[in-house]
Amino acid sequence: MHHATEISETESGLAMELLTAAQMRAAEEAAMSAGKVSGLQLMERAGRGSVDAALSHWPDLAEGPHHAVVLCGPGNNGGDGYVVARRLLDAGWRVEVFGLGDAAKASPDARRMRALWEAAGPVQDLREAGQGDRPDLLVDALFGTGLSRSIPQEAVTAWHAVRTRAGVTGQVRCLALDCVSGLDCDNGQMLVPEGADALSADLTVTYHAAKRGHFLKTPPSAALKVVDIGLEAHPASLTAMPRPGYLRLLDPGRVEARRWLEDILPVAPGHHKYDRGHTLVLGGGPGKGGAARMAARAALRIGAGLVTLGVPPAAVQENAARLDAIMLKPLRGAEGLAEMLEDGRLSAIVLGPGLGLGEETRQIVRTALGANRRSVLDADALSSFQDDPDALFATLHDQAVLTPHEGEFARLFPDLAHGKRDVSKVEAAALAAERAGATILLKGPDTVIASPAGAVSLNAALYERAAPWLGTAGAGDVLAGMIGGLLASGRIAPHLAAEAAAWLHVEAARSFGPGLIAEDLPEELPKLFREIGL
Ligand SMILES: NC(=O)C1=CN([C@@H]2O[C@H](COP(=O)(O)OP(=O)(O)OC[C@H]3O[C@@H](n4cnc5c(N)ncnc54)[C@H](O)[C@@H]3O)[C@@H](O)[C@H]2O)[C@@H](O)CC1
Ligand SMILES: Nc1ncnc2c1ncn2[C@@H]1O[C@H](COP(=O)(O)OP(=O)(O)O)[C@@H](O)[C@H]1O
Ligand SMILES: [K+]
Repeated sequence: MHHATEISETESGLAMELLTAAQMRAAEEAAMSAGKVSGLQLMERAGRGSVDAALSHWPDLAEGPHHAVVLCGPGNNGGDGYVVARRLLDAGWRVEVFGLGDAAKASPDARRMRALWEAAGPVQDLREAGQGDRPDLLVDALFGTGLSRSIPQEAVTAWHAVRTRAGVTGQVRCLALDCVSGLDCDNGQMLVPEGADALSADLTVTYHAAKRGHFLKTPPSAALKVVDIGLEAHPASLTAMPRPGYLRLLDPGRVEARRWLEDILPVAPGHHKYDRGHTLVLGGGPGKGGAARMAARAALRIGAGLVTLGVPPAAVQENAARLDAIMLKPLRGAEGLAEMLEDGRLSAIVLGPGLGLGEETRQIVRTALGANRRSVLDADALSSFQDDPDALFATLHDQAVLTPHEGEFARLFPDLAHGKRDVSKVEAAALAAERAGATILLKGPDTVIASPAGAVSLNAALYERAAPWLGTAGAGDVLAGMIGGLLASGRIAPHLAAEAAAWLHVEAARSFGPGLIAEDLPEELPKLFREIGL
């Protein structure tokens, strides 16, 4: 049985891996060379699965025969398109097919699928695609994972011409096979001719596993479904580190999330507060304490047994007026921190939010890292090293997590920064983690977590998990606190703590909904935990 799976509904208890185009080809080739399946069978399953997924996504299209236009490219993606065309015709639809490129150069599988279609209907010239009345469904089978450069202008023109065909039937639903044509499946860039409007889709149906490009940058498709075509999967538990070389997508269903978090969260019968750990959050001077207070609150809510806020003596009074369960200590610079860290029960440190830029912060960071504590470095703790990132890297260790947004990342890793790199965000974070010798969590709707040993994960607030209201002042401070709260128990690797915190951060935002401000995030956690069944 091959059926469409809406990935947000995964309840298999397993983490999903996002593939590169090369990894997808390798999975296909492994199955074919083992004699388990032929390329033609895979293409038939892909086409059939696409039709089933589209009709379940748009139930009104399943109610009766409609009208489709299918645009087929020169490769195997086009081959999938011919299968879709044939199956819709079998279901009684009116189907027009337009082809791009030299049919004789197509793969044997794609040629065979084209021939099967041609037994029933013609393949028309792509330049004619604008003629005719408006279809209910436009199928983009122009280019898939084999795209190596910008798609041709004639493909762009034809797609837009079909979308804007005259007619009274209303909306044209756009279905992309495997990916929106032009999408670089490895890095999420849209490769279209200069000045051309990129293609888009209402639904993308992809095969076997989602590809990296589906989740990086702003997706050109509103929805994504993954169809099983019978290739071997590599299930892995979220409580183990991700496989090096693969990109783990954090998207467990509710059942799996409960099992995962039961192992990750530091709460168990018989534990007392010191088993859960003690997180120290460092705060700034008078009037600068909000960010650290929110981080401290988040650390406590996510499960640290104790949280202490350390602030300069001048800021004690105002913080005392704002704190209850969180303890407060005056802290005199790096020397004061060193004294405080003589207490071995302080098991994790969060530093950066509201801390201030400059030499004093650099000294505090060096002291914290030198004391070999699990540490989260955010905001000013990162930006203070912008003139000499190597000085920071020299003191970092594998128990540290850095949580830069794109701007802070650019200050520490200018050569890997957005816009200056032809590497993807995934590669940039992985290279940065290797250079820093610490875990890097690079923020955004597509948050990438990378660790020095090669583990890379993606927490995507995209598609059904979109939470644009999370981009609000202080949300990052809360995330740093959440990671620091999870690190305190010492039970899990920094990478796994960063994963769980990032996932919960987005789930808390989704649970709260629009109108969210940063203070709401920690307060939403108890409700979220209850909903997950913890
Ligand atoms: N890998 C797999 O396991 C499976 C792949 N299938 C389909 O096969 C697709 C990949 O097929 P292909 O590797 O043939 O690649 P595509 O069909 O994505 O396109 C590659 C073809 O277009 C040409 N081309 C690439 N960039 C171009 C450009 N900018 N302008 C003009 N021509 C260009 C290439 O020379 C090649 O002929 C997948 O996306 C998927 O739709 C499915 O049939 C099912 C299984
Ligand atoms: N459009 C978005 N969708 C989902 N999450 C977002 C979006 N924009 C920002 N975020 C998240 O919000 C947080 C913002 O953090 P940051 O940039 O450090 O802000 P601040 O310094 O104000 O706390 C990050 O966790 C980031 O991933
Ligand atoms: K496509």
